[in-house]
Amino acid sequence: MVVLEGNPDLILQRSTLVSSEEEVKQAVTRVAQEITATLRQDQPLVLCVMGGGVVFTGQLLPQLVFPLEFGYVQATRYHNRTHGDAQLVWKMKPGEEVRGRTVLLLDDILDEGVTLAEIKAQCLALGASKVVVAVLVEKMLGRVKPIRADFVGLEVPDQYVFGCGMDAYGWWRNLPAIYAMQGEA
Ligand SMILES: O=P(O)(O)OC[C@H]1O[C@H](OP(=O)(O)OP(=O)(O)O)[C@H](O)[C@@H]1O
Ligand SMILES: Nc1nc2[nH]cnc2c(=O)[nH]1
Repeated sequence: MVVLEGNPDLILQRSTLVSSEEEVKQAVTRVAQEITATLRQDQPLVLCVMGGGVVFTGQLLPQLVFPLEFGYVQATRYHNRTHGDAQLVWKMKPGEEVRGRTVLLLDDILDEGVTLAEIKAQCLALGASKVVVAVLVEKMLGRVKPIRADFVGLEVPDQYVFGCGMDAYGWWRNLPAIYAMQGEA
């Protein structure tokens, strides 16, 4: 078996394109328009879910044409691997600043939904008045998830995807398009 983990060039060679840079750009612009139409009066607190959410957030924020405040949370359960642990590990929890606010969570991917469900629950437990979720991609699993996204850029197949903030064994978050790793679901 070929070990891809420490070999970013081989990872890319053995992957297939899922969404081009142009498709990603168009999806982000559409999501920005949808969010603007929905939240323009809310003065939301926008929280990027680091680290995967960083590219989506960077592309989206300048296209949101209403007043907002910005911060971030950080939690991981995949640890640069292709399957997640049951338990989420927090690196930066939401704080008191969410109380009474409309919170907009921005993340790269809604897969099984464990991560965003827990972050949303934390925000609500801290007194957020509303929590709205936007993701660059949602993975089509064909089963019920513990959370639904309010805004979705693109749907991706049930394969391990990377690029646009999403990693492949820690590599390639910087790619402007989205790829699927061969042989990894
Ligand atoms: O819907 P789920 O199955 O819970 O998976 C989605 C989460 O997985 C990734 O985070 P990861 O744990 O890889 O941390 P990262 O943001 O540092 O990449 C991604 O950024 C999402 O937050
Ligand atoms: N990079 C990446 N992170 C994920 N987190 C949950 N699913 C995925 C995935 O398919 N790719």
